[in-house]
Amino acid sequence: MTGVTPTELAAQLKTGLLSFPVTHFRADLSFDEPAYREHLSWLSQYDVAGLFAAGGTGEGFSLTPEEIDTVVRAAVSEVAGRVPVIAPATGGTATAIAQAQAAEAAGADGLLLLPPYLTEAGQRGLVEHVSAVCRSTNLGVTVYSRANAILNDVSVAELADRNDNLVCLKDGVGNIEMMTRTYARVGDRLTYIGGLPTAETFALPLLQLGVSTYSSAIFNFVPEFALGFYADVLAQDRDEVYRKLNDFVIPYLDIRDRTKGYAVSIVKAGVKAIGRPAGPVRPPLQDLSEDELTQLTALIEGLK
Ligand SMILES: O=C([O-])C(=O)C[C@H](O)[C@@H](O)C(=O)[O-]
Repeated sequence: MTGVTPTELAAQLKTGLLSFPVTHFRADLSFDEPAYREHLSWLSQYDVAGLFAAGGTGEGFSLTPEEIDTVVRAAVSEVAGRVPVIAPATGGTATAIAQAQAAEAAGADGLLLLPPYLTEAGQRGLVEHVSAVCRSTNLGVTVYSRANAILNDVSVAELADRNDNLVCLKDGVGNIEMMTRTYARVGDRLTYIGGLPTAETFALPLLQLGVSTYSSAIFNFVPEFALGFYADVLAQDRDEVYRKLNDFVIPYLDIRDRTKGYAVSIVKAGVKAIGRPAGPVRPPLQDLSEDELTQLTALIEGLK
């Protein structure tokens, strides 16, 4: 989408489900751009509000800055303006700023600021880090509160005051008190995105806390189910949501929770299960075992 303003981006992202595509690798773990583009082309028949390239599910943490640039450019070209493309930025402040500037040059419509690497940090330092990245770009920024970069309500409010282009908070924590405090303090100044692993699990309760959309990793391989689930959440159809949680999401979590990092690996297994393989995950992640893949395939078959 050419020339979308941060405010327009925030308004657009809350109109639907958010796609976080996997990143395709060949057997030698190099980026497989034709397969990635084919996946985006297949997903484009489904209605989503935005596409986050090389996010967590897209193994952005395992890509070099040059690879991220290639993935983002491929997404911008393949999506061709149908929905906004959001590019990732991570690492230390200087690295994240370089990625923000590369994202803008690549034609991305927004930025997903992921937690910096390794070190823990206090609220003051996090506010300065996020503000420095926001200042470095004209793009609308979504800050991902998770892991070593969890923002409290006071910090979110300060960030929103200081940075006009900070337009979305993606929550990867699921702390009810903190979300309540944040929405009470900041209200609709920001768009709130649910970003916990397998975000469907939390979608209905988070809706009450102001979180009107979420990033769906399972959209990669069961797009119709993911969109139907989202519609049930918006309609607050509790019976349907719990039926689908019991039939698919909770058994899926049982496989996902067997090994750390499977929240991403299981998505690559899912696309393999439906005959649209995206290749292996890169270390430090590991792929599901054959047995786990068989169980996942049976679960997906059960949706037909
Ligand atoms: O950056 C990412 O890919 C995430 O962590 C979001 C995921 O899509 C998560 O919400 C999920 O697993 O549904």
